[in-house]
Amino acid sequence: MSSIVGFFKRVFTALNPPPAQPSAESAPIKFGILGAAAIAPISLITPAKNHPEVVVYAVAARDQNRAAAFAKKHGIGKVYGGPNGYQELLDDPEIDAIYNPLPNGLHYEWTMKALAAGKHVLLEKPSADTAEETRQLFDLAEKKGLVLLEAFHYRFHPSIQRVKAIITSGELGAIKHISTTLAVPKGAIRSGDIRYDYSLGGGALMDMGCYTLDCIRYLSSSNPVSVTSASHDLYKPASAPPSFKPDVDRGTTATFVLPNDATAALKCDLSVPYGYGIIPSMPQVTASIMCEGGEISVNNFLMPTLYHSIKVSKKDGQGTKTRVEKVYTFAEGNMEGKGEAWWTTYRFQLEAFVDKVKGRTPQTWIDKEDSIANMQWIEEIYAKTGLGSRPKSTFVLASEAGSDSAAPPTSESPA
Ligand SMILES: NC(=O)C1=CN([C@@H]2O[C@H](COP(=O)(O)OP(=O)(O)OC[C@H]3O[C@@H](n4cnc5c(N)ncnc54)[C@H](OP(=O)(O)O)[C@@H]3O)[C@@H](O)[C@H]2O)C=CC1
Ligand SMILES: O=C1OC[C@@H](O)[C@H](O)[C@H]1O
Repeated sequence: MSSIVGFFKRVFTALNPPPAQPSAESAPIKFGILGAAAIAPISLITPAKNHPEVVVYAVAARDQNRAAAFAKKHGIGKVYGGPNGYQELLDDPEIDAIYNPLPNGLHYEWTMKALAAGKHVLLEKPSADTAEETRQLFDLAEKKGLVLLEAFHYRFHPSIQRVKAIITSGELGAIKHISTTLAVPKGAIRSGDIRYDYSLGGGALMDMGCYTLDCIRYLSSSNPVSVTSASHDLYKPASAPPSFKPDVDRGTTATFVLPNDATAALKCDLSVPYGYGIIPSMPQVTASIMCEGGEISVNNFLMPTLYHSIKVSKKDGQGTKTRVEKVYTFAEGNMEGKGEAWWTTYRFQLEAFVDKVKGRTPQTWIDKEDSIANMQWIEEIYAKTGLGSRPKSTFVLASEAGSDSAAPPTSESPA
């Protein structure tokens, strides 16, 4: 019973966090959001209400009315709209940091522009379409002394850090195999979504697979040695015309060799078909770590504030002993760090981002080489499946080319 009450309390407070009093000692970091994206309220706007050093100051959308409606709904004071709205927001001298939740294929262009405008950037995952672009982003951030963070929010939560701590403690011995899955049933993602658009950096591996890969790399504290196999199912909408040419993965699986003869496997799917054509599957958000002396099964590593479980099965002389841990705060996991049980992964992430911008040491961080490596291995998997990397951006930053340039904007993309 207490766990049901705890669930409702956590979810209610996460959605309605106690408003923070603005800090008297530290000026707020003023954020501007590029695009009226679906994820922005949960990932930034709500967590920001509870952070004493954050103000969501402005939003830009390609359409003025859409931008205004989003700003009104979320109490954002400043609105930029129309074909130049994104750039006008970047040019606003009041803004310190940009949240970039644009489609993956636009991450590179608009993060380069944001950094060029002197703003720190909280960048949605995956960083870009290619590892080379990711390197360029972090190089520019470094050159300009700005903070750039790829928003792998789950890594900031104490639950996944506790899993890693169990592994690195050696309690279960060396890792033998890690397997991660992130899959949602058909219908969870509507047709026409950016995730199904190759030109916008779509695909299951880019969207959900980037987490499953990142989780393998994070928990093993290593990069794969090689991709041993990879396969995909192509996305095809139910109403596709005969001329439709599938070009994005609806689902991808891959296996790897890790250092020290360990192995790994990932599975991601944006639209798991119904069983027997009628039974929707449950969302799968799991990680399992098999070690020499036992196993850890993690349920819901991605949104652990809702609920999660960390089942640890340890072999001993008599058999196997099992315990289940739930770790909503760092204190519960015997770790150091700020936060409340209702803090979402995004609230923990925002704490770290602000600490970094303010020159403090964040509880955890994801650095340049980490983000580049994740993108590199996404490309390796795509190469193995035969689909190939998502298209490299055509944008070139002014300082490299004389003036900012890109392919001519379409009616659908901002100028
Ligand atoms: N951290 C997390 O938990 C999550 C992260 N994400 C990531 O966030 C990003 C956005 O995802 P999500 O919020 O679901 O996506 P949405 O489609 O809701 O938002 C994307 C935004 O991009 C803008 N945009 C600019 N150009 C285009 C274009 N040509 N086509 C479509 N949209 C365009 C739109 O802004 P405008 O308002 O100007 O029209 C739109 O609001 C992705 O990178 C995704 O991987 C997504 C979900 C969860
Ligand atoms: O980042 C994300 O997290 C949750 C998923 O359902 C979503 O597709 C993805 O973009």
